[in-house]
Amino acid sequence: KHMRKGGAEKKVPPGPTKLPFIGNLHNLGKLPHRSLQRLSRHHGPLMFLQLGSIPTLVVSSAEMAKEIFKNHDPVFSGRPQLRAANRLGYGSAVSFSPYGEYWREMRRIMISELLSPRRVQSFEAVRLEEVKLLLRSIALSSHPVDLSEFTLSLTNNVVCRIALGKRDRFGVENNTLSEMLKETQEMLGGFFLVDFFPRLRWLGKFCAIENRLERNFREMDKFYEQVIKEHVDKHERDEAEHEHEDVVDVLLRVQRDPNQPIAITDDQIKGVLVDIFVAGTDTAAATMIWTMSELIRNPNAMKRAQEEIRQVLKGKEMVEEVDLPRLLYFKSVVKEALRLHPPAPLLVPRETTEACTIQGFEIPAKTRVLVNAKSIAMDPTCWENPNEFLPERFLDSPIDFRGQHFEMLPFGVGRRGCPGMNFAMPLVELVLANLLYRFHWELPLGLGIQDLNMEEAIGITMHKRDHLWLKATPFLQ
Ligand code: HEM
Repeated sequence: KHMRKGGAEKKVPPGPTKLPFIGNLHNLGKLPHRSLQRLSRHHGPLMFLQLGSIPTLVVSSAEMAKEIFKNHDPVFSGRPQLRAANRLGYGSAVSFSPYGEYWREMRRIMISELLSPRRVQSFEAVRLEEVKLLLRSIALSSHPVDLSEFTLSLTNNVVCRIALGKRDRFGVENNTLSEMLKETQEMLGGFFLVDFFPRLRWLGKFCAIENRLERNFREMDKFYEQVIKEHVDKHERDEAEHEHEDVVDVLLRVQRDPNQPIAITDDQIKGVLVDIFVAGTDTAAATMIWTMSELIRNPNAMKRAQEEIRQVLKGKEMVEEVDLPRLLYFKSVVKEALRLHPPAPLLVPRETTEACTIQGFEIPAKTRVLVNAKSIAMDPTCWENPNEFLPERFLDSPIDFRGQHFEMLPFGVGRRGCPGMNFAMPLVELVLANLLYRFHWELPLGLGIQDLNMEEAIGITMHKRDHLWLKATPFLQ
């Protein structure tokens, strides 16, 4: 546990015993955020592991997260270059880029051009239309509905329309975009030897998963090529309207603009599309499903949220975004679901850009850093009854999910924190508020609350493992 640096001996943080060669890889288990949460109870909120040959720091308390991100944010703002992320993101996705000039410029363009309040607002009609379609399909089904499927297809359609200008009814070689994206998500959560044993790069080439990765890359690339070509053609025919630009229109406009500090390539445009699809669809859908599941398990919270919405809406046909700020209890419900079920429980891996000392421990340069958002939000020193779903706790608390309060970090923190929060939340809240306003929800006949399985699925986004099937009965307005 001792490292030599500049002559002085400094300790790395404590951690479990390593095995030869694999280090602590065997400690990760099926759901790494769970295994790491258990381990950190023994070894503390600053824990050091070796995953394969990669030194890895795990941060598991609000206090440690604060110490690190208040005082050393730039040092902890690197991202490791992982195999699937690098390939599928063209080495150009903002989320996976190393800390540096390219990341800074692209993130700035993304925030000012794609995720600005004005732009988000301009897509309200798209969100509303898709929610209406969802409400209609639910109303038409007399059987229980697969809400997991419905919400995922809704977020896919919204993101598709905003990014590409059309709904998800297309793809390549008979695969729809959502099918291809499902494979992308699996690849990003998959195990690639080279990510843990960089020296065995040559061996990785023989792994079956490499073929799957290449296949998914080629399909997605064909798709992006097609999309870019359609947009270029549209521009040349002069049919692009500035008012209704989609993400690809905007990026092509920035690409043509000689005053931009960096010249954007087509691959970089594709990288940003990967960012938006990967970061923006599953996470939002997972938040909706965890919230509905918790409400089914907590009938009092369900009743209170529905009563509030009905009282505020006073018989309006549906909830619109202007109504959301008045739904205080409802907003606390969503916050509480994000606390207990952060859709990216280990955020997106970070990497230290240089060596640094935290609370007397030496953290070497190029250490991989996992921030356990799930442990942090269940830290008993910050939260009373941390395992219980209690939306009331937020009613008179300033704690929010925006990255300013270290007690919960579902969108991450600091300069690498999620830039899509204000894009995601209006959609998540609009969908949920309308589901609650328009329908009475219950488990399919014969099932009780104890039958609702809350287990988590494996993957980079923490979905509920079993789909949520619910019976919806329309309320008469
Ligand atoms: C409920 C929905 C969402 C959740 C819970 C979520 C969560 C996160 C988290 C935890 C991170 C890592 C932050 C860190 O390392 O500190 C992240 C990064 C990111 N998210 Fe989101 N996100 C959501 C929606 C979106 C949407 C809709 C977009 C874009 C349209 C988006 C774009 C990004 C990007 C580009 C990054 C990488 C930022 C960087 O590395 O500089 N996210 N998100």
